[in-house]
Parts: sequence; C-alpha cells; structure tokens
Amino acid sequence: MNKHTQHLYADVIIPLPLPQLYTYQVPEEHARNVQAGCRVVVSFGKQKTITAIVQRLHHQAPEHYRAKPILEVLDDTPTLNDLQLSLFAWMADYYMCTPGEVIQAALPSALKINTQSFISLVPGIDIEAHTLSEEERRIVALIQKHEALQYEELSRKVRNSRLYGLLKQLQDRGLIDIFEKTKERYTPKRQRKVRLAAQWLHDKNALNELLSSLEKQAPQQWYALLKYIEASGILRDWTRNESGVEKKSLYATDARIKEAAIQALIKKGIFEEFEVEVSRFAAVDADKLLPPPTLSPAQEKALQQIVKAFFEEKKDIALLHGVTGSGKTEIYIHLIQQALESGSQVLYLLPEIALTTQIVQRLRKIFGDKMGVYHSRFSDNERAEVWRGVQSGRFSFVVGVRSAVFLPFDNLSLIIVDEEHEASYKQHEPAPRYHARDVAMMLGKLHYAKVLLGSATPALETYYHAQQGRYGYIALQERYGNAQLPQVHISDLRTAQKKNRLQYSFTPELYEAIRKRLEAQEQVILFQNRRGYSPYLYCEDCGWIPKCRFCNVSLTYHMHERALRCHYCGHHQGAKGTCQACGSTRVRNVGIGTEKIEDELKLLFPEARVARMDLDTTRGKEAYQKLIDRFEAHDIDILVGTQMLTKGLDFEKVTLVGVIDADQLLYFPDFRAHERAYQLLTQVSGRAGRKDSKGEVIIQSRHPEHPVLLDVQQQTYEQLVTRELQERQKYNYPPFVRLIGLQVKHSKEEVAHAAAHDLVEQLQKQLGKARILGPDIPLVDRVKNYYLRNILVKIERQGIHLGSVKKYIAHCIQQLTLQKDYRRLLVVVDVDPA
Ligand SMILES: Nc1ncnc2c1ncn2[C@@H]1O[C@H](COP(=O)(O)OP(=O)(O)OP(=O)(O)O)[C@@H](O)[C@H]1O
Ligand SMILES: [Zn+2]
Repeated sequence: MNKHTQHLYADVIIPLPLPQLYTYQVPEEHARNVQAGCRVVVSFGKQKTITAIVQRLHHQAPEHYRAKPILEVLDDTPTLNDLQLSLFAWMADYYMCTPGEVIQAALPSALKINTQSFISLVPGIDIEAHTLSEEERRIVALIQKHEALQYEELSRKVRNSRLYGLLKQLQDRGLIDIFEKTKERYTPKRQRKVRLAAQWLHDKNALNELLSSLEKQAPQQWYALLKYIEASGILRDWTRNESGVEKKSLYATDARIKEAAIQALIKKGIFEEFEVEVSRFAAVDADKLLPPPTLSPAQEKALQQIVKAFFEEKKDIALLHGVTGSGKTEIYIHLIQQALESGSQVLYLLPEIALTTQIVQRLRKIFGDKMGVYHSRFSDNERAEVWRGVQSGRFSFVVGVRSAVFLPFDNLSLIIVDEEHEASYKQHEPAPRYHARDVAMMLGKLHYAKVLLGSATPALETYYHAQQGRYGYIALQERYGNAQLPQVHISDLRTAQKKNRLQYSFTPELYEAIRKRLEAQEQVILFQNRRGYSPYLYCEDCGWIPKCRFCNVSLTYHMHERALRCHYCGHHQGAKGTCQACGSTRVRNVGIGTEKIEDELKLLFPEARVARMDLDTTRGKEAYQKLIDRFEAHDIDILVGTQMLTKGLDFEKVTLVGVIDADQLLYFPDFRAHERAYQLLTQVSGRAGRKDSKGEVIIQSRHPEHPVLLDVQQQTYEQLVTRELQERQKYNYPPFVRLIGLQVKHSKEEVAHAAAHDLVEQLQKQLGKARILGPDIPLVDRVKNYYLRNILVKIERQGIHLGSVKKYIAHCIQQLTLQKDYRRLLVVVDVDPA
C-alpha cells in the first residue's frame, strides 16, 4: 500500500483515571502537523470533547473498536517533549496509576484546555440565502436564539454524535464562528508602550524643532515628550527607542503629565503606540547581579569532592551531608553556575514551604532572570509562564517544589534535591503518589544529568545507599563562619511536673532560658508540632470528647476562632462552653497546640512580642513571607510554630530554640518515627546560633533518657542510623524491602473489612503470607465517611521482579472490584509510602 494512503493512528493519553491509552485516527488534514506530545481534541464517551496528549503515532488500527478521528490538533510544537513522555510513562508504571492521572498532575491548569467553546453565527450573514440540511437548520436555529452558545450546551440540545463535524462544515462555509474554542486559559501579560515615530529619529535638529514648536503650542505635550526623551535615553543611544517606554509609566509617575497629552502625541504621529508581552515576574538588572560567594576552605573541599564523585568516580547521584548552617546553598550555587555556563539546564528542588522565602531571594541576586520559580502558591498563569519559559529557553534554571519535576526540560545536566529527607517531597493525594526525590533520580537518568541530594539529616534510605557505594558521599561537618552547632539540653518534664515546678507548659530551665534571651534582646523559636489550641476537649463529668461527624478522630479545639476543627477532613463547628452530652460546664481542654503556647507566653512574658507560624496563620499568599520578614526585622521576639519553622530558615539573632514536647514525635506509631523525630529535632535545633557560638536548644520530654534524644544532643547521626538499620533489617522495612501500601475504603465498615480480608487472601496466593501484612485497622479508621483498612506489601529488593508483583497486585484489585458486592469499593495504591 502506498504510504500516503495508509491511515495514521495516534495513541492518546486522556486526562482521566483510565487504565489504557486510546487510539484515534489522524485525519489527512492533521497528519502533517501532529506529533507525539501535542495536545489534541478528541471526542470521548457520549458527546464529550476532551483534550488529550498524543503519546505515540503509528499505523495499526485498534483491534477491538473503530478508531474515531482526532478533531483538532492544538499545538504546532508539542507541549510535552519525548523525555517528559518517557518520564510520565515511567511514573504511571512505577506508582501504579494511570497515565491520565500523571498528565493531570503535570500540566499547569492554564495549559489544560477549556473545551467549552462558544459558537455563534457570523455577524451580518443572511442565513436564508444558504441551503441547509434539516439538521443544519436545527443547529443554526439554536445558535441564532442565543448570541453565543457553548459547545457543551449545544451538544446537549442537539444530541448528534456528528455535531463536531457538522459545525466544522458550517464553519468552513463561513456561516458560523467557533471562537475561543478550546482556548487555553493561559493569557500572556501585555504592556502598552510608546516610542518616537521613525521620522524624528537620528535627527537631533528635527527633534529640537519639534520640541520648540510644541513648547509654544502645546506645553503639556512638550513636557510629555521631554519626559519620554529622558526616560528612554534615546539621545545617548538612538537604538533605545526601539524598546520604547511603558505608556502608563509616563503619566503615572508624574502628575504634570496627562494621559490625554500622550494620546494627542500618538494622534499626531509623533509617538507610536505598540504592545509587548511581558513577564509576570519582576525583572532584575543584569548588571546588578552578584557573583557567587567565595567559599570557605571546607566548602571548597566539599565542592571538589562532589565534582570528583560525579566526574571521576562516575557517580550519577551524590549525597552532600552537611550540618545545619554549613552553607550547602553556597556550594549548590557554584555547581549551578558551572552547569549553566556549559549551556545546560538546572533544576533545584526544595520542600514546599522553604521556597517562598530566603533562598529564592538569595538565588535571585545571583541568577537574576534566567531563574524561574515554580511554586504551588503561584497563580495558574504564573506557572504556565514558567512552563513556557522553560520551553522557550528563557529559564535555564528553575527552583521549584516537587511538581517542578514535570516541567519541559530538554537538557538538564544537574538536579539538586535540597533537604532531601523532607516528607513533603511525597505526594499523598491524589495519584500519582510520587516521591519527587525518586522521580528526580529517574529524570536525571533520562537526561544523563547528575543528581545531588543535600541534607543535614539524610533519609535513612539515602544514607544507606551512600554507605553501600551506590551514591557518592560528601560530608561537611562544620558550620560556615565562626558559628558553632548549638548546645542541646534535655529538660525533664516528668520531674518538673511531679515537683509541681511547671509554669504552664514550661519547665524552669526553658522558662529561665527564654527570660534571659529576651533580656539580651535576642530571639527565640519554640516548636510544638500541633496546631490549634488543644488536640481535644474532655468533659470531666461524663467523659464526652467531641469527635468529627465524618472521621473517627477527636476535633481539635481552636480557641481564637472559637471552633472545633477536624484536621483530617476540614469539618468545623462552633465550640460551645458546655458539654454537648450532659450539659456540664466542666469541659477541659487536653493537650497542647501552638495557640495554647502562644497564649501562655503572653501570660508569662507580657512584654514580649509573640507570633505564631502554622498552617492557620500562613494561609494567605503573602502571610508566610510577612511573618518571616517581621521576624527577620526583629518585630517579633518569640516565634511559636509547627514543623514549618524547621525548613532551612536562617535568622541571625535566634539564639534559643525550645521544643515543648518531644514525646509526641518519639512515640508516634510508625516505623519511621525515630528517624523523623531525629530529623525534626536536629533541623529545628539548627535554627539556633547560626552566626555565632551562643546557640542553645532545650528539648522538653518525659523520657529524657530516650536514645534518639541523646543522639540529637550529641549529634551522633551514625549511631542512630546503625540502631535503626538493625531494627529495619530485623523486621523487614525499607531500605531492606520495598513497600506498597494498599488502603481499602468503603462507606460501610463490614464491607471494607470483608473486602480487605478477601484482598489479603488473594495477594497471599501468589506472594505468600510473609510478604503481606494486614489488614490493619488504622489509628483513624474512618475519614470523610469512608471506613479504612490498610494492607502492606513487602517486597525484597533482590531476586523478585517488582514489575510482575505490581501487575499481580493490580490484577487482584481489579478482580476484587469487579465483584458485585464491592462495586463501590475504593482501593488506594501507594508505592513507597512515606
Ligand atoms: N561562602 C559563604 N560566604 C558568605 N556567607 C555564607 C557562605 N556560606 C554560607 N554562608 C552563610 O551562612 C549561613 C548558612 O548557610 P546555608 O543557609 O547555606 O546553610 P545550610 O547548609 O543550607 O543550612 P541548613 O541545612 O540549616 O538549611 C547563611 O546565612 C549563608 O548566607
Ligand atoms: Zn473529619
């Protein structure tokens, strides 16, 4: 068969949780411009048009259905490049989700298509003069009734599967307009500018004549023109006229200039008005950029070791294990600079919250406008702009949160994962439940890029792989400058309580230390990893504890808003002063949240300026940054907060860090509890004394002899690791095995229970009893009205084919949910749960 007449097919990813790709036929007229990675419009299901991504083009018709045609191709150049398509396919496979779910997570919503196209008649058309079929007439009549009709609405009214084709024909005949059809929501920001019309250029005499005539006849215009000449700098260099001056800036900054005067100059042909696309990000003057900081000898040595690990030892991944305040960021800066100079791209990943702050400001001063920032707090348009900017080459360097791994890089040579131990690199909900550090490693592999992991408290897995020689390993033991690591004291809550020496939640040591620091005009950070006022209320008469209506968990008391809040589903209700079971007024609040600490501090230190940093006080876009700025400016003496406080912050005047209650970290029921507690406590401690040797940390605990606390105190990370690795090996936990978590959810408890048991039974058939744990009833066993059961699959790292195991698990789940009784069942799969 002749190649040109052979049909072309496209496998497309539909952004829905569908297990498979769909094959569509590519009509002749699109065959030339369609490519893998392009967005296309297809019809899917009943009367639905949807935007999909082309994964692959080929010539095989699908076996089991007749391929429908692609309706439209939206991109001239693909939105996704080949490396992204490979990465996303790998993610769907590895994290056991659908390709559509990966696409949903990857594309900024501004690049997703709005299929709600509008249709209208072409203005002024005499429809009677055209011959139309009956169906066409009906459609036209419907359109005529409205000024513009949405495609979806029309399709509901018409109910014709060929609607798209019919409309296309009407459009081709010039009868209707389909406008804003499948328009992407990304709108570039535009700026109106003016410049001098060409005839006045290069001729100072002509310009002078013009000025003197204007001065007499139209002084306002004369003044506006003078202002333009000055602002544009054209007399020094005529070529500056080309880029002009923002129109608004001429009259907005000088009350003597009226907009009308500028308008008049445009009308006279002296000014010419034009429009440009501008960035949503403030520009940085290229000549104001700073060189990278000079490294200390220890930093320099670490840098050399990293280079050696990457290029001599040929490691693709290296771990920079540098204590808090050792200046890891400065080392990254040097590596980034080198990579950019070689003409390639760099990705720098940071945990969510750390990003809004200090680090970005530091990097901006060095890398200026070639640095893009990718953050979930940004608007859709801003994120789409970064996406497009990476594609166009405007941003060769991106600093971003976990979702930045999805950006359209085509030439990465370096990926940095800062604070690689951070749990927030893992996405929990919705799928893909990916870990950005692990995706970054795959991304690195696809690009042949080097991956640098950095942390003061590496994840156990990471450290283990480094020990095994799989990753390069670089240690940096000293803080930058004269700073010393802080002294850590453990303060015994139990004894203080027994002897009745507690002042509210504070031991005498912590109280005294705060008092001294305040006196010395220094700053204090207090850490309590629980927001709200208290974790629950309790009626002393009848024992009533308010619980969430939708979740099996007590409601947290938020005193400031007088509300009870569920931290699982967000449900909230007013807090009444009395017990809602027996009416008693003896309702006590139990446990300590950040709000309570804040209140207690106001009573204990009435003159101190206290602020709180947790999810509740940082909801607004700028709220977090403002708190940081105020603390930096020393408008706040004591900052109380949750783990948000621990992430990479750098404050000069903080000399004391207090931990209110370490026990809730140490006794959390999770195999990672000790590791996490060590990391959190070490990180928060690391905020103290970053510029000198006065740093002090006081950790309150009822178990002052706890080995993890001693490790934090003595900075014996290796000791902690050895102990934990032994435990993990003994009980089969990562890094010795891989975990896949399964959560069975149903609105009826019996069903969830029975289904979980059935699933375990099925899984055990092929995988054996030892590999399957559960089903377990989780601590909170009902969330958002779903009853939950957990199953854990453990797979050894060697000698078993992971892919086959995953296939089998998927198969078991599918078989289970096909059963009639389990139709409403949900099974959430979480590969490498964290
Ligand atoms: N070479 C250098 N020149 C000037 N200042 C430096 C240099 N290296 C580090 N600093 C300063 O030392 C402080 C600590 O550095 P940095 O924040 O990079 O540490 P870090 O290793 O990332 O710490 P953490 O793990 O606690 O986040 C910062 O204020 C930084 O500006
Ligand atoms: Zn709830």
